Amino acid sequence: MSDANPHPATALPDPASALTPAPREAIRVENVTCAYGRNVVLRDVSLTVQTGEILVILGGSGCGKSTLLKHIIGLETPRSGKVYIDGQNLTDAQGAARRNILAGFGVAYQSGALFGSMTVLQNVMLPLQEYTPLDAPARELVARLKLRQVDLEQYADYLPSELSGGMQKRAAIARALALDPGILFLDEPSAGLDPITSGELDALIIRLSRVLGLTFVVVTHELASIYAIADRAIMLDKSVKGILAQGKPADLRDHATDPRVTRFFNRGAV
Ligand SMILES: Nc1ncnc2c1ncn2[C@@H]1O[C@H](COP(=O)(O)OP(=O)(O)OP(=O)(O)O)[C@@H](O)[C@H]1O
Repeated sequence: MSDANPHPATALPDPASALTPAPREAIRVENVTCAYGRNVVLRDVSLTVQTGEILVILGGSGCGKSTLLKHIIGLETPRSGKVYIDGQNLTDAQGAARRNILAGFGVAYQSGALFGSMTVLQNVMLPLQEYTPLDAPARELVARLKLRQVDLEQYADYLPSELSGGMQKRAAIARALALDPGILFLDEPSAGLDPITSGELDALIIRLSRVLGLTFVVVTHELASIYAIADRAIMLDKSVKGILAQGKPADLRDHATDPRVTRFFNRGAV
């Protein structure tokens, strides 16, 4: 008698793969065209981001990095194409369904965009007030936890102007984390930071990704950050109005055939 498993489909799963959930698609951008009036900035762009991945979007000035980000997070509507967040169609969602999808991700903008008249703690409590039924003590508890995750618990009662640039970025990340999102979008997190502070921010991004399993989409052109944090990089280009190259930064540096790509990854010039 053969000892082959007669029901291969019901074979026990490999213990290792049973412990590690298969990656899912956190974001799907499907044939998205971005335009302002008659100015088409990006044409027919498609990409996916897996859960837990850190994706960096880079490219020269004016190539459409911020534009792509704004279209992915629903601040702008694609001229054509669709954006899916965690399998849900954000582009066509309305009302409560749209609100629900928006609550599934956090965004920290380049400037930090904290409210200057509110303390750091009050800033982090704001999304909880807007999106959850939690009462004030519960909101404060959650906000303090988020501040601890970015090592700012000692600074809860400070005003944003009393913090250094790097601390303001971390506070903005704490606020973006308030609703326990699965995805964080960061627009130029290292802008205006010195290399050491920028490195600390990279370490925080990596820690949040590994510890919380967060998915990150980061717009940056800081080469050191790209090498430090990116699982994958997507390079946009103005002349192709789309993606010029994508892959692991080291692979793009060593194996890209397009001189614009190798130039960027070797010297940081675009
Ligand atoms: N709100 C807007 N209205 C009209 N045109 C816009 C708007 N925002 C961006 N653009 C145009 O879209 C193009 C891409 O701009 P975008 O800011 O997305 O580029 P970027 O790659 O993020 O640039 P940078 O690195 O300089 O920030 C530019 O030509 C810009 O002038």
